[in-house]
Amino acid sequence: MSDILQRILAVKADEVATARLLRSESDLRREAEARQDIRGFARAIEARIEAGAAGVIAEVKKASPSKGLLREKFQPDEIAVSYAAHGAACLSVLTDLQFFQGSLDTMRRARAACALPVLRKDFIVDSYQVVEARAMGADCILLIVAALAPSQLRELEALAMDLGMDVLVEVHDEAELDVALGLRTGLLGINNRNLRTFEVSLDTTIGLLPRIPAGKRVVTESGIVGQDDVRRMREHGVDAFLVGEAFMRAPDPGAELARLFPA
Ligand SMILES: O=C(O)c1ccccc1NCC(=O)[C@H](O)[C@H](O)COP(=O)(O)O
Repeated sequence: MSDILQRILAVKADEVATARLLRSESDLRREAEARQDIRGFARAIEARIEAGAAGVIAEVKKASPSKGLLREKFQPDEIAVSYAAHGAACLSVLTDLQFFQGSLDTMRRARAACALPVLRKDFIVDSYQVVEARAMGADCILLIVAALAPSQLRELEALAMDLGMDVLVEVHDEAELDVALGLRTGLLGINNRNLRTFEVSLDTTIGLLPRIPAGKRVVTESGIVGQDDVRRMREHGVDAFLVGEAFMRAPDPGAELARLFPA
């Protein structure tokens, strides 16, 4: 496991312990189960692809460990509206505070401003965060294979699905892919960023493609910055993308989405 991931996961364990003192998981679960507003995340991606477009998960991310501050004027609601107007299938919202300057309120504001399904992008290590995600409106959660044991992955996936959410499982290499293929979710994220060196290579996605069975939707994550990257991925049959930095650095994030993914 990478150093940055270890540091983030240690913070997450502390955060969950503190959150449990403020509000019990059973209380949160009642709120999560009372919500009737789930938006189909995987379905929205498939709908865009069936229409001949790319399925773009557009990220709302103020800062990152690898790049620092990405966007000074950061208005999650305006960004969400712009993404929705320019053809995003879904949103991904960083809810981590310490490393990405995000929050659950950022997610709430982005979701309330549009009709797109939303991924809670965080480092999930505990059932508390899964229940919290749905209670705060998330339609999908991220599970990172490098962060969890296989039994935890199965338990957290089952909990998310019980609550009506989709699950994006994220891998970086063949060993992680083998674990991910044991899960039920059809959404398979391949992260092109090496968390040890922060180096990004689209060859990570391309190298794993021959090992992906039918029925899994590959989402290529990180390092998509130009039309050439999009073209290269689509030539390899990858139609779903998770993009953050390239959009966050643009004056109008949605207009940049439309430029990278012309209709
Ligand atoms: O973005 C980082 O620096 C980072 C560092 C450590 C763990 C995760 C990190 N990013 C999370 C992501 O997966 C990306 O935000 C997402 O794939 C979008 O990537 P990009 O288009 O390169 O911003």
